[in-house]
Amino acid sequence: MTPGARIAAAIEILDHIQSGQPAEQALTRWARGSRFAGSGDRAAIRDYVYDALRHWRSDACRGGGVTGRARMIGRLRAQEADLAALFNGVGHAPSALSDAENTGGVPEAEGDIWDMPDWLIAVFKASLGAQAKGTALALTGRAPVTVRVNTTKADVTTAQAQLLSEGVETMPNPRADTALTVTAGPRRLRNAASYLNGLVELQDAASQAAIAGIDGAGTALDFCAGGGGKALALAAAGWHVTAHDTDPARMRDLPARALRGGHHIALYAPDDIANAGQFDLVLCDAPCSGSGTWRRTPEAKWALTQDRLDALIELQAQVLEAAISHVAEGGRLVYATCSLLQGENEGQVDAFLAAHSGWRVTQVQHWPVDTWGDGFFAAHLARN
Ligand SMILES: C[S@@+](CC[C@H](N)C(=O)[O-])C[C@H]1O[C@@H](n2cnc3c(N)ncnc32)[C@H](O)[C@@H]1O
Repeated sequence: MTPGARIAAAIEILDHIQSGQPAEQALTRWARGSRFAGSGDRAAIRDYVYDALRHWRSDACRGGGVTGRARMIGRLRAQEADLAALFNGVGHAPSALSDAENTGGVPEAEGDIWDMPDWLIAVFKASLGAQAKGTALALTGRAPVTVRVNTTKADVTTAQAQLLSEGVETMPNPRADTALTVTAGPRRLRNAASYLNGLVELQDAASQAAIAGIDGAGTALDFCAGGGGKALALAAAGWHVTAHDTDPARMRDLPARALRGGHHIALYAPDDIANAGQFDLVLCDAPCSGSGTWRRTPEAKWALTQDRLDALIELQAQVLEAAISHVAEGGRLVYATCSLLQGENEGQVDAFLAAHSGWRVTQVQHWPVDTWGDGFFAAHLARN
């Protein structure tokens, strides 16, 4: 596809998203109906669409409207691309810009500049103080691709060399000893032997750091295991891991991932968890706004409402309440979220402590949204 044809495709997909279709569905439908597009075309179009979702408000200002065409004009204007060369009507390229489109606008309102729903700005300011604006702007960038080296299989240097031999270039990530940031060839990763044989797993560096911050070893219950990223990291760190999720379907990939990694992880369904007993460590990687990961899931930023946030905070409290009965005498409860919001993090911990007099906080850590990783929060709680 020509550069202009790729832009025309992104415009079409953004129009579907604007009319309410989820981004992944819009991308998949477009790809199914466009067999002529190669993998490079699809990747470039996906990048345009996700960059536009991250800049949903500011691009609309720069492009002078909310259509896919206006958003792409705004996107390319932000990138200082040669609009006249791309919008020329030749072949499948979009038609030339009108006079009004040639003028465009600039983001002026705070929500337009921050690329954030208006209601959320106050929540961000209350949660992040002087870091609020910088964090909002950081969330408009692309997230790094990071792998966790399974050090039960090989050390980090060996893994890095093997990845390189398979066309995946990496550099050490200072956030965690096991983390490598992919600097070239990320699309080769899924078919690389080092990934298929469990030497590396895709996992953000902050998640790795949160697991590395849990010292010791023993029995662990990953109470909100989902796809099992944290469960696998705990197992690789020497914990004997049991995984549970209220939605067992979310754990469907976990047995295959554990097999690849050479770990044994027991799975518990919700109706069975009462029989699981107690553990030295219970990890609650709770359902949350995901605000620390909005570079990867920008639609979630626009979909969050105050009501949904309140409901999540209520759910987190319920999850903690259900999890504590599984903490053994002298054991630890680690509450974690990939959120940046105070109400989901310290606010939740404070509410827990107010309701449970026998507990204390032994450790609290925040990880920022930056070039090394996503935003993340972890609090360690112990019985008095
Ligand atoms: C942040 S995700 C977990 C991600 C996972 N730990 C990982 O590292 O890949 C939160 C998970 O909590 C689960 N969940 C929601 N409500 C729950 C509850 N009441 N009890 C246990 N798990 C719950 C969700 O199904 C979801 O899979």
